[in-house]
Amino acid sequence: MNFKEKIRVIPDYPQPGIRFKDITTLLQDGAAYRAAIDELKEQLKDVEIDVIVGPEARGFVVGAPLAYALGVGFVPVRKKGKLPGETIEASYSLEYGKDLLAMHKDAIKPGQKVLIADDLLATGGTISATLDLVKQLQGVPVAAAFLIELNYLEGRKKLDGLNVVSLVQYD
Ligand SMILES: O=P(O)(O)OC[C@H]1O[C@H](OP(=O)(O)OP(=O)(O)O)[C@H](O)[C@@H]1O
Ligand SMILES: Nc1ncnc2[nH]cnc12
Repeated sequence: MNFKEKIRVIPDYPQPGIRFKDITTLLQDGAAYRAAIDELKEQLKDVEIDVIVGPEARGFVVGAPLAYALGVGFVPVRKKGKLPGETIEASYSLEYGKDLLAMHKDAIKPGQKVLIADDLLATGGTISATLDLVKQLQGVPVAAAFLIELNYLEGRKKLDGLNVVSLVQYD
């Protein structure tokens, strides 16, 4: 399946100069959505995974169905103030903003093998903060999976050699 043709690119959103990669056009196509999750599963078939961690909001749309397909748990990472239990936090900046991410303190057990999933890797700020949260709880990051990678922002370089899988790349 050609996933790139299912993704709509919107110029100058949310700020002038940003070419926004809109995955809603892929998600609304049931066959494409299923094929994308199946393809990530296939590309990760040799990776041992205990749990998937995904950042709000678009990370849920990739991480949760992948967790279901692999039969592993899903841990949500949320923007500060949204989780009801005791949390740990990490700060991050992204292509167009800055914020704090949080995860429940008891969400990962030390030594668990963690896959991080999100819709898109841009500067790598969100995933670096997510990795920081995983490491604070002594989880072991084994790979990161994305629908989209923006090569020109070099987010992969921030992930120090972590196994990165992405379905569609933009140069
Ligand atoms: O690699 P980065 O530079 O960190 O950028 C990528 C992140 O930015 C977007 O999320 P956003 O913070 O816009 O939130 P949303 O998922 O709630 O829309 C996207 O879903 C990734 O999580
Ligand atoms: N260019 C982009 N398109 C969609 N989501 C993004 N998140 C960060 N940069 C983005």
